[in-house]
Amino acid sequence: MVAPPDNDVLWARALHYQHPDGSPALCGVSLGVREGEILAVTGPRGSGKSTLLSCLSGLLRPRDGEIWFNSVPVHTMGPVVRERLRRERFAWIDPAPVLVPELNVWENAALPLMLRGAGRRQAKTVALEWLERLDVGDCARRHPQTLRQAERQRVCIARALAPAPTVLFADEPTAPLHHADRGHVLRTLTTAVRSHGITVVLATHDAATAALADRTVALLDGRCVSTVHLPPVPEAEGRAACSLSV
Ligand SMILES: Nc1ncnc2c1ncn2[C@@H]1O[C@H](COP(=O)(O)OP(=O)(O)OP(=O)(O)O)[C@@H](O)[C@H]1O
Repeated sequence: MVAPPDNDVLWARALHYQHPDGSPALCGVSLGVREGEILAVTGPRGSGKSTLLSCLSGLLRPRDGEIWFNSVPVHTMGPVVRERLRRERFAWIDPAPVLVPELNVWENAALPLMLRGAGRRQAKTVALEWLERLDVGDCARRHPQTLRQAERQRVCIARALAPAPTVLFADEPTAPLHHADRGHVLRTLTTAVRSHGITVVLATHDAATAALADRTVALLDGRCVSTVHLPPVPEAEGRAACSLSV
């Protein structure tokens, strides 16, 4: 095994993953994610973005290859240790909002904090702060089924940010939002992660979303294709990049 570079929070080498029905999803993907950066994983539908995030976060175990988190091998961990890693150090935003229907909004947002051992009062205070930032503070006592889809997604984003994870995996996080809402939610998300030093791996096929990232890795048919960086655009919050297949 080759040790990963010191400044990479996440480092993957030669990842191969095949779905149980035999569909190939990753065919030798290697990448590094530096501390505090927002890395966009782009590519057309079916290119392997979600599968890559699932492998990097320990949700799926690759058939071959290595994944290291802060110089600790994830690919050799058993399911219980990977589960603990995901709960304590990672957060995840899905393209569709999934909340616990029995809990109200602030309880949903506070849940990961309480699972990490925070007291109910402290977790509630932090959750309410994040709900306010995401403009759903006034929904705190309602139940998810009474919210609009876009509001539920904002709650999911607050829930992911509240525990200040080391790495946030965001799979098309603004997919259920109207175009007008997307810019605001993405700016809130990027401002929050930058101010808290949270590393983000963001799957998207939207060029405007990818432009908020520091760096872009493009996938095609489960393989990385080369990435060309553009010079920084002053008015953009991140640095744009475009990708060329070679
Ligand atoms: N549960 C599954 N079972 C079988 N094949 C799957 C499954 N999930 C994804 N695949 C296949 O694996 C490949 C990669 O899919 P993946 O969802 O990772 O791509 P993606 O780039 O995230 O696509 P999208 O943007 O549509 O989410 C595709 O060929 C897809 O059809």
